[in-house]
Amino acid sequence: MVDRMGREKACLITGTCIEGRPVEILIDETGTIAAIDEKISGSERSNAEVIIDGSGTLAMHTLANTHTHAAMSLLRGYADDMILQDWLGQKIWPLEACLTGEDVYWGTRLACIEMIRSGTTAFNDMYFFMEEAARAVDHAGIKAQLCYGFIDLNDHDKREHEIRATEALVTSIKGMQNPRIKPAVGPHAVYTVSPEGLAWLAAYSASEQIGIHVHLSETEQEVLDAQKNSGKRPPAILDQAGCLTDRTIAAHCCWLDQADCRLLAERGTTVSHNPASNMKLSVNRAMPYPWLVEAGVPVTLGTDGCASNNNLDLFEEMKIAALLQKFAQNNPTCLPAEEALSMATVTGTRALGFGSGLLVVGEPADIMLIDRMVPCNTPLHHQTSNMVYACNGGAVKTVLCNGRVVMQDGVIPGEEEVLNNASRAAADLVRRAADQAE
Ligand SMILES: C[C@H]1O[C@@H](n2cnc3c(N)ncnc32)[C@H](O)[C@@H]1O
Ligand SMILES: [Zn+2]
Repeated sequence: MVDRMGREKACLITGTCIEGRPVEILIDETGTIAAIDEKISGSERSNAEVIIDGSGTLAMHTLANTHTHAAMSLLRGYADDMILQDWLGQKIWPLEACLTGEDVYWGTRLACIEMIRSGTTAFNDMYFFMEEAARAVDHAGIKAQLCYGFIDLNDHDKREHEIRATEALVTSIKGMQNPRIKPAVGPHAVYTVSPEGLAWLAAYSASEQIGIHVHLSETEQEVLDAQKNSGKRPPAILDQAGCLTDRTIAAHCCWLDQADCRLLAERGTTVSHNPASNMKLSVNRAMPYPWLVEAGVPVTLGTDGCASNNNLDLFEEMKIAALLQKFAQNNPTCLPAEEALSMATVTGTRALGFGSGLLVVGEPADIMLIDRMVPCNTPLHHQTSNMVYACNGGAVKTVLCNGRVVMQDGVIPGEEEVLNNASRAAADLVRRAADQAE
């Protein structure tokens, strides 16, 4: 199947700026950056059928969100101010038991709009009815690695069901042949997936050569329970099953010790730091960023779902990550702005396999144009500082994904329809769950 959008047109961005240098950016019809120059030559610019006026903007590579549950946008504000186990067990899982594929479609469309508005064009998603999420990402025009959240609770029949659901999603996404959408497997966590389930997921992901997306060592309880039940810490449980690989992205990782960090480094596993969710759910320990860096683990950024954040703005997440780490380490030099920005661009984009995360010739044109003429960019002593500490996603004006414009001057086509349908789906979902509870 051809990408729904069909053939793209060559495109020229004029009047923008990269790191203080006035530039024009030429994008070819495959969506690749063909040239970046102060002035693109006449013969080259005549190829461009679409001209985007970037005057008054700063051009940057877009951001990558390496851990979320996109359709949980429908649960935004549904259950706040609770501890993780109660939040999941009493509020989130009962509501999710009433989810439909249509809910996931509109919830994921809503999440994509929120991500595009705040400069994110690639994300790593774990949820249910993921064929519908894939359709939503296809329609939104951005990129994602999608997995089914595998939860077998040590039950043989549940495991068989989860295996079939995982295989069905992978087959369906492969059948779409859309280079913007990749399948992965999604063991929810060591406390929800049996060793047999983990081993099956490891073997299947190796044979399909696809990613593994997992929650890891989020709470102290998770570590204590793992040690009590199996005598092992959560990373060792994943490793024994074969789930720690260089295709693995492990979210949270708050309660890792130094040996855990070295194990992740040896296996080439990437970590997704989710500081807003961790603080909101009070997991009571900041991810040990200095140990991970020292061990050589790639660290990226994720928002987690909208029920624990409660938005998908990675600009905010960069700031929260930098602030949390400084505070936790009692060291203002920890996680400087440049590192926060690289986590959200270079390291995150690479971990998802969508390019180098750099705005350079030969790379996919995943570009955001940020408003220069706004208070958060005035003055602009150090652009990276403004991006991480002063701006939020509201400063993003225009977004391109693979050279295709997905938002121009703050306008996303079809947004109103998505907001209306998502509002309706969220209200219906809560009503169904209330009926069920009676
Ligand atoms: C894929 C599954 O993960 C759940 N989920 C959402 N946020 C978290 C979190 N912070 N920790 C563990 N599980 C979570 C979703 O609610 C869904 O049940
Ligand atoms: Zn999560």
